[in-house]
Amino acid sequence: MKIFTAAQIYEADKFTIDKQQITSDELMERAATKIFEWMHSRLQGAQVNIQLFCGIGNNGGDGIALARHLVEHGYNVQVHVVNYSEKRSKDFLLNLERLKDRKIWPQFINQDCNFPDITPNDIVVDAIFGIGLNRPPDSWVGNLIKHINASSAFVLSVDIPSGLPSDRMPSAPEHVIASSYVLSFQVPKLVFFLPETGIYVNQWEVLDIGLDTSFLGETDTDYHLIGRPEVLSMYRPRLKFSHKGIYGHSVIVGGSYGKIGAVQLTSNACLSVGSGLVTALVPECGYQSLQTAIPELMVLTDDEDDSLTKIDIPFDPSALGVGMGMGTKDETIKAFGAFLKKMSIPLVIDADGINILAKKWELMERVPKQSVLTPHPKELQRLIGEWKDDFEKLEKTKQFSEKHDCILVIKGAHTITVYKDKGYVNTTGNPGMATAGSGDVLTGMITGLMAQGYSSLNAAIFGVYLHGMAGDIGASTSGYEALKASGIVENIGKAYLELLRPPSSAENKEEN
Ligand SMILES: NC(=O)C1=CN([C@@H]2O[C@H](COP(=O)(O)OP(=O)(O)OC[C@H]3O[C@@H](n4cnc5c(N)ncnc54)[C@H](OP(=O)(O)O)[C@@H]3O)[C@@H](O)[C@H]2O)[C@@H](O)CC1
Ligand SMILES: Nc1ncnc2c1ncn2[C@@H]1O[C@H](COP(=O)(O)OP(=O)(O)O)[C@@H](O)[C@H]1O
Ligand SMILES: [K+]
Repeated sequence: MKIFTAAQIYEADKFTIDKQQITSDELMERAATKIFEWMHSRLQGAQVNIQLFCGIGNNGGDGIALARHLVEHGYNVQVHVVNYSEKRSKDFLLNLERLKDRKIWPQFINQDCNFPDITPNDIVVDAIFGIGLNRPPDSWVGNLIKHINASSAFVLSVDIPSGLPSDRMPSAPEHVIASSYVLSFQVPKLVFFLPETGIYVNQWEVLDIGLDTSFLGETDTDYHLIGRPEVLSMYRPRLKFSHKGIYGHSVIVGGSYGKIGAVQLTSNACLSVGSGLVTALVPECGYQSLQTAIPELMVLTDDEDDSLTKIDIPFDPSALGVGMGMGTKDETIKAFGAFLKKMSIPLVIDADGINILAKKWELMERVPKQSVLTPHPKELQRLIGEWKDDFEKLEKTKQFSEKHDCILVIKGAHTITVYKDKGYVNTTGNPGMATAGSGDVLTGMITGLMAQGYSSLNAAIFGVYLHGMAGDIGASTSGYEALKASGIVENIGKAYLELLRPPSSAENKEEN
């Protein structure tokens, strides 16, 4: 699914109005009706107290139109207009008149008013600001937002949490609605997925308001949300008359004394994702444990016992993952530099591989084009330097990718794979995966996919998705706390099955 900017959403709006020959008011009515249906199907007429806080623009207009539908269906509704500007939108005014025609009189909240009481049992509809927010709210509006947040009521945000800009950080975090649920029109917003701005969004859902599909299909976006349909189209089926040679020979390079487990996890994941053959290259101290733990694995060893000093591979691998548990000793750095000089196929570089590159910048020039780097935030910082916020982090990552023609996988709750000016936002995974070794598993999966012929970019996007899915399946039986990296590996097969399971008719409808 594409992630549009606010400017693109406004364009889609205009295009739809022209093409479908409807008025902007009709589009607002569609939006409000969709929210009403969402609420009505859940509340089924329950007599809860619903307090709607509506701004004076189109987001507020949505809220006012929603209030009319709720009243018409017998709900217990109080409407507050947050009067932050004299410049009311045409469709807001139209809907205000319609509400008054039904003898509903909203309460106007101005700078000097007392705020209404909100009990924890109320439902708050947040329609104060939408994607039109272009400056920090006045402090009294900010205080109203604080008042709503302090209420412990369930807060349903229309389109986006009020006070959260769609393309930058809020200037005062406490002046942003902490939503319980966001109903976003037609498309999700990038801010839902970034660590610094996603905290205002507990859960979200997209409501289809019938924006023109050809416009949505043809408009190019910088970010894509990666779900099942996107990943399924990348899947490379296993052929009946195939043999292990077709699925590639992966090599996993890493490990040091006390950190051989990292290589074990990576190699295991690489095998489980379907690499035809896997060989690990480790210091001598890793030989015994790897051979015992993974009978399917072939093992090459360095002459040195506890760290890598030479990276020689006596055959041409199809794919190569390097760096986990490798350490950054001088001899290892030297060996890594010499190895990079010989390599021409794209690599997957993780952990200490990245740390070495950050220490020895000149080595970056030797990294083969189309390699995949999988940094966690600290490693990313070593690569691209400090950033002031998540938006700058993404921009700097894009520049790095462009400059070095590599793919960067920014790991986190919503891992974002960046290639040049595009970002692919993952939707699977859970906090149980914040555990030692889960990144090593991801490296093995991406390497194993590249060995099977996936392009570097597809291997990264597909691997990140499948890794998160395996973690989700693991957590569904172990819970978050007990999930271990090896539990993610154990569920890679089930993740494939889940991906390839024919969707139910309800899912089919959602995905189309
Ligand atoms: N296709 C879709 O998705 C559809 C979208 N729809 C809905 O429209 C919403 C966008 O509506 P919107 O453009 O009227 O902007 P909104 O957010 O209501 O703000 C109102 C105005 O406030 C102003 N302003 C800004 N910041 C301010 C501040 N800090 N303090 C004070 N004032 C401030 C600024 O005007 P300015 O004063 O800058 O001229 C701004 O224009 C969208 O989120 C969705 O809910 C649906 O109706 C139909 C289909
Ligand atoms: N809160 C979270 N939600 C979803 N996935 C997470 C979360 N925290 C971590 N992960 C995933 O777990 C992995 C952690 O990688 P990393 O930090 O490199 O671990 P390690 O170095 O221990 O192997 C990444 O793929 C990341 O996306
Ligand atoms: K809102």
